[in-house]
Amino acid sequence: MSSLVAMATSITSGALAKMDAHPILTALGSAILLFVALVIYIAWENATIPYANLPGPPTESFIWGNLREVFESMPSLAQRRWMNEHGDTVRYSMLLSKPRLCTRDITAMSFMLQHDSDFPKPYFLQNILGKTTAPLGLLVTEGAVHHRQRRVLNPAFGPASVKGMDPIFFDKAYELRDKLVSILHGESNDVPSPTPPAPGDEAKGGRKMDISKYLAQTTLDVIGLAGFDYDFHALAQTHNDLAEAIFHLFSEGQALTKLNILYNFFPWIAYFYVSPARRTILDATEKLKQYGIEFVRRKRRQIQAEYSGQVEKGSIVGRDLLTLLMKANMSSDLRPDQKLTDAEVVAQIVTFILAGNETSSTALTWLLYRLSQNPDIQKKLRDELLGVPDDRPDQDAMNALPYLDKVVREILRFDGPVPGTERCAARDIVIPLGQPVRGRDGTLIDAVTVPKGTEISFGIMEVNHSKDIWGDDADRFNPDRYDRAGLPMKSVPGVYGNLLTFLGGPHNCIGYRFALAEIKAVLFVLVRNFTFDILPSAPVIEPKTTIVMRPRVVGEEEAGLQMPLLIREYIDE
Ligand code: HEM
Repeated sequence: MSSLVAMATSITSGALAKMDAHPILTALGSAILLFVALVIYIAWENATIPYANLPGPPTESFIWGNLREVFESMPSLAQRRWMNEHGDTVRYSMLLSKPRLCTRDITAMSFMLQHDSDFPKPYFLQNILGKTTAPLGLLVTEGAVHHRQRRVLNPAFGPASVKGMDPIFFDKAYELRDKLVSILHGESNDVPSPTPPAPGDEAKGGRKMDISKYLAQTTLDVIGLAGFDYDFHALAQTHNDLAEAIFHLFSEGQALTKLNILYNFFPWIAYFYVSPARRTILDATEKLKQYGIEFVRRKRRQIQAEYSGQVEKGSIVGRDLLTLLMKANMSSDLRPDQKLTDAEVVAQIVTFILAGNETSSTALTWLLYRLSQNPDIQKKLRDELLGVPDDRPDQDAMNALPYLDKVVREILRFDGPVPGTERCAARDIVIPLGQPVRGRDGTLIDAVTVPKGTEISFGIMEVNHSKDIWGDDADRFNPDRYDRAGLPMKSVPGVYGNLLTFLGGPHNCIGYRFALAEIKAVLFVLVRNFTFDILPSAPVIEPKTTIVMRPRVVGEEEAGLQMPLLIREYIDE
């Protein structure tokens, strides 16, 4: 077919040339012909793909497919609408009407996660993640390289190593507490929110604060210390270059704009035009890379000094992720071809800073918002946490707190920071469906044949909000749902708590234990020391998808991503 189209185009352009047409007319004629040929080719491709019969919305526009609805909806809501209407696995159109599958079918997802070499990330996602983190980072690599990297990295994220990070989680959580207290007491010149409070917003000693900013500073400091034994001092400073670079990288840099989509489909555009948003990404990642190179140099010197006996064992080398990774990498158990190169180690540093900072702070941000909306849940949680005699309980003690566990689990279900991900068929393959769907011709489809190159969206948020799994109140924030017998009603192929939040399979989130411990420690300190309320002016908060799902205020889009809350010190009466 493609050769037929090419032949038709060349014959007609030849005819135009023979007619001795004006060069501009010739060019215009060729462009129109090319466009027509493209439309015919795409229509033919769409009609003949083996999953053409899958249900889904009609394509709205040849150029933008169904992307307008995706743009205009809140994260994953368009996909949710289509799946509610047509079934758990649907087909819709992307740029130039390119068909894409979208599924929340857990049998299909489980199959793809387990056969990860047949379903790598698609090129455009690798390109975004590679630009945002690093091409050699764990988030981007696949197959044997990914397997080798994961083998060296896994122990650093094991339970024992994460338990050793408690002091860091608590030190930073208390530093955050002190910073918020100093703002409340008027002892800080930090500007606590990007827009001023409305009249009546700061009642009874409370202040309007964009809590997402402070949580992002906290988690950046945590990953610096826990990851590389380096304090970024983001909390200590009113202005921090790195924190701001990362913040912009995730806001403007990754926003779902038409230009960003074009960049991802046609990366060569970057050779002709680098948009300000793209410049933000490149500058921020370069800055992170420079940090990474310096961390590796410093750590190597420390480890060599310790190994050569120049310093006492354990006196300067910490138990941070980088130390554990570099020591594992130096182990004589590994053959040279099993080790990570220096460039790969630097790539993991950049990856951890980005993957491990934004996600946890976003989960905490939504959590404080939901607690503000649900004062009874906040009070119940505070009562449980105030009942703990210790100011710094260890992870075993924290995990034994049932309500804390349910609240954290529920936020990771309800507002999971990563709403979805993407995979791509590496070969022609049949994906089984647990939940058959009715095809466009009325027949029942219980397996989908996809050709090599088919892109598939994973509805992480959709699975976490599925009524079939979580019951009829799946769209309500309700930590007590976990008391119900028989929940979840279906088992989910996720690595944690029957949720897809951290994904499953060989590419599951390596940092999920780290994230859980960090979230719990920060929450423990904040809820014992402050109350969180919705502002009396009741700004409307909406989720905005970048790579993670961050909040912004409707009508204050110019102010960027933010979560303004009314914060007061908690005084036990
Ligand atoms: C609430 C917090 C977090 C959430 C919701 C989250 C979610 C995820 C998800 C969904 C993936 C799979 C992406 C894909 O394959 O498409 C992932 C992978 C990953 N995460 Fe997390 N993450 C969190 C925290 C962290 C932390 C704290 C770290 C590191 C300190 C981290 C490091 C990574 C890395 C390196 C990968 C790539 C793993 C691989 O492909 O082998 N994440 N995360």
